[in-house]
Amino acid sequence: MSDKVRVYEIADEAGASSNEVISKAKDLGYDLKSPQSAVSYEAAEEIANYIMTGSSPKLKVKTTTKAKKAAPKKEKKVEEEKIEENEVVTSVKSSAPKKETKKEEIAKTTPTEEEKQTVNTQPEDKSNRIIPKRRGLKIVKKKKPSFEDEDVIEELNISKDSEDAASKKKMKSLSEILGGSAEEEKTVTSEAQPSAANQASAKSKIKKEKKKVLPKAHTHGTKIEFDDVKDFSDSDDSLLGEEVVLLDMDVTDESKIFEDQKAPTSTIKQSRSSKPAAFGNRPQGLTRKKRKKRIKKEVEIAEITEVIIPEDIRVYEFAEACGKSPAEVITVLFGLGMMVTKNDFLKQDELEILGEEFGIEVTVKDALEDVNYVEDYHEEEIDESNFVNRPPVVTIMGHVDHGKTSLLDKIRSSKVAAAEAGGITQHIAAYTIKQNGQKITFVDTPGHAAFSAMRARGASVTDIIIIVVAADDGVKQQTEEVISHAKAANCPIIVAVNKMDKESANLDMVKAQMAERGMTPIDWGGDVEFIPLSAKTGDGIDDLLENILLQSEILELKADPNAKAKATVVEASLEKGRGPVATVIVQNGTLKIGDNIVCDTTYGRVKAITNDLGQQVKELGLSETGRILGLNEVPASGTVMVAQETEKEARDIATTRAEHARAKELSKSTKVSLEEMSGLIAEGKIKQLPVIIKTDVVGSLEAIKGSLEKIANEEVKVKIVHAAVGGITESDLILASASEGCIILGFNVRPTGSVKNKAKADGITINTYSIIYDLIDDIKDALSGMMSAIIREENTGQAEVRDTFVVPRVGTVAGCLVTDGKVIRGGHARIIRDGVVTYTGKISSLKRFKDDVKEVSNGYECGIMFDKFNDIKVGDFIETFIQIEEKVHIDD
Ligand SMILES: Nc1nc2c(ncn2[C@@H]2O[C@H](COP(=O)(O)OP(=O)(O)OP(=O)(O)O)[C@@H](O)[C@H]2O)c(=O)[nH]1
Repeated sequence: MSDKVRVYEIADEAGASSNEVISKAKDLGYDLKSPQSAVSYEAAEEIANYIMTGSSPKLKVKTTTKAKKAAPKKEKKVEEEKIEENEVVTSVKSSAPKKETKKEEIAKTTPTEEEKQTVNTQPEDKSNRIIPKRRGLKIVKKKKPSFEDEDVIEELNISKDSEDAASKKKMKSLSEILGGSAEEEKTVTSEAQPSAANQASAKSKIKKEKKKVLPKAHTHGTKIEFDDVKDFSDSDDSLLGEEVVLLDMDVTDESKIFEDQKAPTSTIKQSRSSKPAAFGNRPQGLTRKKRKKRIKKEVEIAEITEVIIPEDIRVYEFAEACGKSPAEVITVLFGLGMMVTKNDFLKQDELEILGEEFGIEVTVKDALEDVNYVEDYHEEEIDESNFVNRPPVVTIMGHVDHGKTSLLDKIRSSKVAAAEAGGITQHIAAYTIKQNGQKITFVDTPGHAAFSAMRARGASVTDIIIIVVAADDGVKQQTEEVISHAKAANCPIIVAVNKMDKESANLDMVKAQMAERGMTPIDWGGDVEFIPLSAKTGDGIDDLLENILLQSEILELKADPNAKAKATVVEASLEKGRGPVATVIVQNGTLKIGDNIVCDTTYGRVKAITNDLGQQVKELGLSETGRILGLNEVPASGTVMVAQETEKEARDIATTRAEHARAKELSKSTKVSLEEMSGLIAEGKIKQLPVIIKTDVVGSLEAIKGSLEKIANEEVKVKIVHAAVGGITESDLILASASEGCIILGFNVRPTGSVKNKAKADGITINTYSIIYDLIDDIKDALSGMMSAIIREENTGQAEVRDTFVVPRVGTVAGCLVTDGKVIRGGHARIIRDGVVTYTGKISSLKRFKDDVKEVSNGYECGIMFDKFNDIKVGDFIETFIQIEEKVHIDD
């Protein structure tokens, strides 16, 4: 360890050049030759201070103290240095480079009031004249007591004022003065204790003096003074027991000081990397760690340029995949008016937006890929060598009352032998007939909307579409809709012009109207077959069937009867004692009893099959229809049923799909748009009518659900608590009672005796219907009742205040003349002053002369008093009005 400070170090500390230091040192009487020349610590301090402040107490006192100068007692190791008389030789540590701003700060800093005071309160100690206070240098490390040091200290004391001479005898080593513990050192530094009787030696005073005059301009300098002693002791090169010269500089620089003690040549960088913890430099360590983390994260973000995600992905899952936080994802969507929570599923458009926003290429992978049993079926089962012709599947659509049902019934009754048709009067969703030995399957869809809904689910069960148009009525609104749906289905269309038996029948009119809509008859040069017929008489029906077979030939409908079965559900219901029953049309293969089947979210084993004639059969062939028993739940119409190798396979697919569907449904119910949200907020809360819907068949359930959802407006809406196929059960009642004001709507289902009684006892309303429109109308009425009535104001008349009279203990009476309409009592009234409404309240008294009256007509005078209001002035107008409540009804 060096006891000297070199010129370049002083230069560094003082922010000057080495030459400047040499020249300034010369002024002070130090003869320094090169930047490598060294001086004692005290001298260094003096020089630095002189450079920074431009003055030196030494220069001022030089003449007075000259006589007292003691000759240097001992030369130190460095020969070239000429130690000045009153220098204390201490170990001086190298100074770290200062920043420019810091230098300026130091240069500008003047001693604080406290410092000045401290100096003044030590009049007996003139050490500050000898050892000028030096900004930026603090002695915080104790030097090990040594003989050499004692000598030096003694020398110092000798050289000091004669006033100190008395205390000279008491002087001990520097370490003794400062005490052995860091705690004592701390006390010395933090608070001057000049009166410390026990150790009030001159040496301690000198030491204290030095401490006191230290500038406190920099918090860094003070912060680490002794709090860090513990850390030092923990470090390898514990500095306890040694004298430390701590430069007043920032934390980084401190580390250098101590590092330099160990390895004087090491750089700041080295010291940081080699021993950051030795100086308790935790903040630095943390910063670096943080920085490291950030860099790591940035790298990760930079790496994610594309993600492959499942189709149904929740916000937090997407965020995770993209290396973002859910909040970031939510914020982006929120900014675009989409309100999502972190558990919501993201829609396709939302994913696109997010991908663009984050600069990530988002590839959507089908989440149901592994359980896409329909696709798997098509990939595996196609074996064209087994293909045979299959019967066509025909759907009949048309405007209401144009004879759709009549036609279906007529075809069925005329083509199915009465003996065979056990339950022919029974409604059946699909049936197969034979025409000239060839089979044709007809499907009865609840309407064209249901037909499209089925298609939307991927069920393209229909091969040919028949549009029924009544010859006497022509093309109607629903006919037009049917044309659109039929065209969208991209199937051949045959127009059945019905009711040709009627006198008013006009085939050409129908043809013309249809041609106008792009359905040009073949005999008119188009490509659409028009078959005139009568569902009543049966005329033309054979023509229609022949035509269907012709079309079917053109279509070359083929399938493999030996393949695993694939069928489409056209109708499904829950039947008492039988469980879920699904009416299906076989599209490929043969569906047999015992087949393990999966049907979207439902699965099971075929227990029994009933054909369209109500007969028990063992299997259903190509394009045949029948009712299947054995599914665990009621499937939705339009879903595809596929036979699987094992029951487990079927179950696994169905349960996975069911879980997925449930999660998606949940997500949907929690998702609201921003507009909806703000609407809800503005309104306080939307009024809801909770309902439970129970129907006989899936088709009507969907139709009712769809209709009810549509009749919502900004104030009221239907909340479907539960909707299912099947009778009204006790569990429905429990569900209804859990939701306030919930009503149960039954369509073609009725509660049994016990359920009815329980509902009555529990006060739960059960409404049953057999006509959908009645149900919808009832709900509309119920919702209308929930809507707030509109309050309309109707002015009755105005009166001008001509005079006012103050009646003690009663109030102000306005003497008025009715100028318009009639002024009434009991309604509301407003006072209009200079055209502005100043008060609205109630009239407490209306008098004509002395009589109380109910109303006063135009042109008459009257006295008006307001209820608890007296600020009426001449010239005011009093207007009376009534409020009329008007009920609101939901429009169709
Ligand atoms: N004269 C005559 N009447 C017919 C014919 N076809 C149907 N009708 C009558 O027209 C009315 C409506 O027949 P539906 O078969 O119920 O008509 P739809 O299109 O099925 O009606 P929705 O089921 O309500 O859509 C019934 O009164 C039938 O008797 C026909 O060819 N000639």
